Amino acid sequence: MPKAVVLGAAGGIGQPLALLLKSNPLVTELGLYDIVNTPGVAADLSHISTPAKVEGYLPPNDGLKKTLTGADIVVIPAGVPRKPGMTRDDLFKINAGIVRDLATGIATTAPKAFVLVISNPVNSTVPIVAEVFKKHGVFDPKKLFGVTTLDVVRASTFVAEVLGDLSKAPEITVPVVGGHSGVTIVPLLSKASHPLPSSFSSDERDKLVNRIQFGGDEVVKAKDGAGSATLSMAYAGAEFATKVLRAVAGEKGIVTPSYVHLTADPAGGDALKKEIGADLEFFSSNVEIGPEGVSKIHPLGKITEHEQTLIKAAVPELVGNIEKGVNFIKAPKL
Ligand SMILES: NC(=O)c1ccc[n+]([C@@H]2O[C@H](COP(=O)([O-])OP(=O)(O)OC[C@H]3O[C@@H](n4cnc5c(N)ncnc54)[C@H](O)[C@@H]3O)[C@@H](O)[C@H]2O)c1
Ligand SMILES: O=C(O)C[C@H](O)C(=O)O
Repeated sequence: MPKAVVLGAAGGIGQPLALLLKSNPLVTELGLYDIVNTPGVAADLSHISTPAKVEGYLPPNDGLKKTLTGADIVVIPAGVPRKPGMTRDDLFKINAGIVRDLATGIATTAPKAFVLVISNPVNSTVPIVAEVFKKHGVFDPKKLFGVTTLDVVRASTFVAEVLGDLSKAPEITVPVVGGHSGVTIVPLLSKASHPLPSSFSSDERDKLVNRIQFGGDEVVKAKDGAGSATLSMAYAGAEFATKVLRAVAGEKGIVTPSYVHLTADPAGGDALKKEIGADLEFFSSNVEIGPEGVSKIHPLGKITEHEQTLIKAAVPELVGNIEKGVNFIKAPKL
């Protein structure tokens, strides 16, 4: 205990994420699953002198089931990444089915595991996992997380750049709320641990917000057809997984943004819905994580008028993204 599993473990995110999890002394078993190459990745990682026992499986001979047996935490970076000119929603066609099938495997083999969804479009793939779990009668909203940590990591880095001191990046925190795509990514700069320079103009602020919202595009463009963020995502995914592992180990007070089902903490979820003025099923906000999963959804608290405008712009897109994911399972088109 605990066993961590990566589904999509041979991919651009999966491999470095598996490496970081293998390096984490909190992990005692590491299960790797992909449709290609996992035996090689597992053999390679298994020579690293850390405690985790590593196994890699492919689909034949019940590979998914074998990987998931006994899993405590399952991270899903399986699926196709964007190419220049694509939105994350353009990935839905392929990734929705991949996530549905993997979620079915988790629901039947490791229904009590924490599930951390990286596959895009996160705003829709997380609802897909929830609906699959509901269908199997095993949905626990406290244990399902959309990983939005890369937005938080980017916000810390970009704010450190603005402050002219990258050495501050690790200690800077910026709550990033909403969802994980374009305008649904809402950085609450007024609540950052480190205030922006007083000389910062509203124009400069808008540029910074835009850079956080569209940071993914920067990487997609630079990779020029070879995919999207993988290394920074692996770092962010490992950061989030480590927080979950620490919470499971009994550490208190772990709070970080994540895209969750708002019934994970019904009172907190209702308060948040009032603040955003919309009856959304999912939203990313700061959540406190305990040994059983989400123990509290934090309200946004006092935010600026500008941040309220950003939230207003995020809501309609989130509504559509959530509905699309839910309907994919509840009302599939024949
Ligand atoms: N949440 C975020 O912040 C964030 C950040 C970066 C990327 N992503 C998303 O993560 C996903 C993966 O990105 P990547 O760059 O690693 O892509 P990749 O193509 O390099 O790797 C994806 C892996 O998934 C595997 N795969 C495909 N179908 C599978 C299935 N049915 N079962 C198991 N594995 C399967 C592939 O074989 C491949 O190894 C993409 O959807 C991307 O958009 C999300
Ligand atoms: O931009 C992407 O498509 C990948 C990821 O969601 C990111 O934010 O980097």
